[in-house]
Amino acid sequence: MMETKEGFRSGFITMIGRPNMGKSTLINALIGEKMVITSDKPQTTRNRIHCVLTRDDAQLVFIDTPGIHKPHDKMGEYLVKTAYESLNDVDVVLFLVDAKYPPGKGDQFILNQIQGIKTPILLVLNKIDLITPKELSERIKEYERFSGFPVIPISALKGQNLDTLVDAIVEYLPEGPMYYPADMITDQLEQFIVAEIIREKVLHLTRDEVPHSVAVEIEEMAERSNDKMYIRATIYVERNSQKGILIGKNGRMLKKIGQLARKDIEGLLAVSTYLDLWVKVKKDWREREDELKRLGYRE
Ligand SMILES: Nc1nc2c(ncn2[C@@H]2O[C@H](COP(=O)(O)OP(=O)(O)OP(=O)(O)O)[C@@H](O)[C@H]2O)c(=O)[nH]1
Repeated sequence: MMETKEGFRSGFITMIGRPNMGKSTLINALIGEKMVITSDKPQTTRNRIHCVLTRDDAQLVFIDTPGIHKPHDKMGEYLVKTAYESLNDVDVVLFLVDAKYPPGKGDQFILNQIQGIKTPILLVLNKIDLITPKELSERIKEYERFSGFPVIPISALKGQNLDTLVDAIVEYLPEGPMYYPADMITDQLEQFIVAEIIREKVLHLTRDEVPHSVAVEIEEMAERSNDKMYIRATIYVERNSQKGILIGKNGRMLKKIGQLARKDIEGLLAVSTYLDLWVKVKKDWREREDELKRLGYRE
């Protein structure tokens, strides 16, 4: 049952911005637990994840959208479409930009796309830890002039000024019920998070040859005797050469991926885990509608 308290505010918030602006880092910082996968390679975020932040006076439900960019393939088109569609259904939009740089073409592209949107938009100037106070005051003015939106400077990585950001968001939220239990931080299935952890390790450990062609599917996840979790997962790549890279010499790369992923998974599930990883080639899966659907990238 949803609870409603006098004066309580609640709503949905989504973030937009060029890839790598720090959306996932910000969500993690707000929620205080590692639930969204981050990496230094663009377009890590594929699925929409609700993360929930509950205070005494408000509940904020964050939807993590894929980065807005120019699509290169079917997968890309889907990502962009999802990103813009979500803006009409939320209460507040956060437009993330990088404080290191003045407004650029990419930001202008996004600004053009969101012209018709009625949802209140806050411009979040992220990564302020990388610039001086003097540069910061200059940036704030530049971005105010550029967008006309309220500008809120933060560092997602260092946790700077996050309270101010949350306060600003709450001001725009309507009165509403508690959508989720106060102790809940994500509505995603554990399986999905486990798959994302594995994918994150692949992204971290391999170089440019592999990242955009990787999908992870959890085939089986079950608690077996002696409090041990058994997880069997398949990593899909598009080419044989990529399979070779992922497996590595004498299986070393796959072993490394498994070791790192298992550590994080055990941290998440708090149970000792046996992780059984497989690599399979699925030619050009990103161009195939049926595969995108099956792997959860289409509704
Ligand atoms: N110095 C600094 N680095 C940051 C900050 N926020 C994020 N980063 C770094 O920027 C990179 C990208 O961060 P992500 O959170 O993965 O970015 P994202 O916007 O979710 O990326 P996509 O999934 O591509 O949309 C990572 O290397 C982060 O550590 C910040 O406040 N300061």
